Amino acid sequence: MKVLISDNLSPAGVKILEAAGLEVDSIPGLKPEELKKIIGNYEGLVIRSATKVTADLLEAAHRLKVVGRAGIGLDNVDIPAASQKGIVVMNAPSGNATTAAEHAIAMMMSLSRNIPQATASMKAGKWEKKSFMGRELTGKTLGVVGIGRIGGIAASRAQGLKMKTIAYDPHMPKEMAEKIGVELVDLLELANRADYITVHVPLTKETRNLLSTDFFKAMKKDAMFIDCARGGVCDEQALYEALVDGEIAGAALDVFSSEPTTLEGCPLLGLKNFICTPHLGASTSEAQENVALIIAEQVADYLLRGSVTNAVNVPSVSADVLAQVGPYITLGEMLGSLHMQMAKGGVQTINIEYSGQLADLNTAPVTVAFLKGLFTPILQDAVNYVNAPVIAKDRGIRVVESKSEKAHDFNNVLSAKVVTTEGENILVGTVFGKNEPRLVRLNSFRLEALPSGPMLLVYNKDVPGVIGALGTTLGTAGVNISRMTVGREEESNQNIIFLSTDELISRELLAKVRELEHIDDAVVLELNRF
Ligand SMILES: NC(=O)c1ccc[n+]([C@@H]2O[C@H](COP(=O)([O-])OP(=O)(O)OC[C@H]3O[C@@H](n4cnc5c(N)ncnc54)[C@H](O)[C@@H]3O)[C@@H](O)[C@H]2O)c1
Ligand SMILES: O=C(O)CC[C@@H](O)C(=O)O
Repeated sequence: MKVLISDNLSPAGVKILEAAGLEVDSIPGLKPEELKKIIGNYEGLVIRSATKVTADLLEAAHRLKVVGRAGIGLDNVDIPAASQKGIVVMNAPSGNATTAAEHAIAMMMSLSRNIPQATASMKAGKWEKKSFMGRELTGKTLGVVGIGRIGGIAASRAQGLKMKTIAYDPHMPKEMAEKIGVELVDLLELANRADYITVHVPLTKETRNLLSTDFFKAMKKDAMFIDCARGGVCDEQALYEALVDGEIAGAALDVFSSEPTTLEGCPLLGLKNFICTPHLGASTSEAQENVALIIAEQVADYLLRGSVTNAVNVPSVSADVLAQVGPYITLGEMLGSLHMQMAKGGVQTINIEYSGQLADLNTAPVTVAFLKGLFTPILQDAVNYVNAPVIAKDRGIRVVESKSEKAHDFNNVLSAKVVTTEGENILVGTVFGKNEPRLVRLNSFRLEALPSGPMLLVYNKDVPGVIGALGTTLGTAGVNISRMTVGREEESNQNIIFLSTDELISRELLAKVRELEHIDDAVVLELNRF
């Protein structure tokens, strides 16, 4: 079998693939049309971030069985298109965490002591001792936005430098943060208190432009901002204005909303108090060797033995089990994702009950799929069908499964009660026919909905005119509604409405919907398409 490596991969990975008996071609830097011409010859494709695995490329990939990403980010892979063609997509989410955290610390030190600016000045023949007065890190406060794997390592390194550490991460339980010596605070408090702020969240619909004008205005005037996570999390225009207006003292970015970028595309590059690197967060020989080894072993294992590790689109179960519980895996993932997008607070306990015919099946993969669905909206590519239970455990989440033969109104029922720091949420689903997942109960609302694609969930009073007002508001903004399901709670005169929309509703439009009469709340959802 043949594997194509189309980006720069550490030679350690090539050796593993060859030693496993695979034929390897390493051709980094191919143009999309060149890649399309040859992709049909390969069973495996190993990439980093440069190769774009589009639906168009996959059309020509007749023999392709697996795409392996050496690293975390899968923004360059069309995962639904790969799933449709039965191509497994896998990544290596933990291999470069230490290196990425060290990069954030390097940025913090460089900013503090003006190292890039002083280097440039000396190379230009100057000796400007007075211009580059720095400041110590000892005793200062580092604010970490997103205290996951990389944020946690960055915090521990900062503690080693005698800094205080605080963090904002609404999905991380307080006790977990306290265990690593980090105080959890809200975003505005973090902005108010921190002398340095480092960002380690993935790009999601919640984190896009999370750090914008209000945040920078709330920062101390002598504070510095560092983002080595994902382009788009920080609003670059707002950061530019904050640096020019003196709202903050300095900033460092490793990641940009459009990459590669230049001064023309990103005016930040022209500012003296701004330093940057071209997405080098994972670029150490150690991290590249780590991710290359991990992905090479995973790809070889799958091609030669059929075993799946760290796959984001295929559960790690045998074909027999998959044939039996496949539709429930889809249902479980859908319910998990729905919970995380609609409920507030850190998850503490999950009780999953399987009833009816479902109780006789091997439901362990369905629970894993629920957890993967739960974490994907907040962790994106860092969660997969293998590590989802480990992430739950690491976050102190109790997962309890139970089975019961009686399923009342349906042949099979998956019922999940999720307890969070702010309340609880009950989601009940079933599968109609062979493969038609449905949400049939959401807390006290009974309904029959297919949560799929971009959606709007509305909580409203059950009075005339609400649906008309909603339709007009969305229609005026050019948003088409393709499907609508209403759930009713008669005693309280409350409704919920699930609207499927052709595109994801913007924050501005969501705000307008929330202001409509008789609407109590509204939430934008983004689910896998079924
Ligand atoms: N610059 C680079 O080269 C480079 C290298 C590796 C990773 N990364 C990126 O770094 C980011 C973090 O990676 P990781 O491995 O630490 O991920 P992780 O999944 O371990 O941690 C992410 C954390 O962000 C938190 N989070 C999610 N939504 C949030 C929100 N709205 N507000 C606050 N916190 C939120 C999660 O709860 C989680 O704790 C990812 O985007 C990853 O792709 C960049
Ligand atoms: O340089 C790379 O491979 C990107 C690193 C990082 O952003 C990742 O997604 O793992």
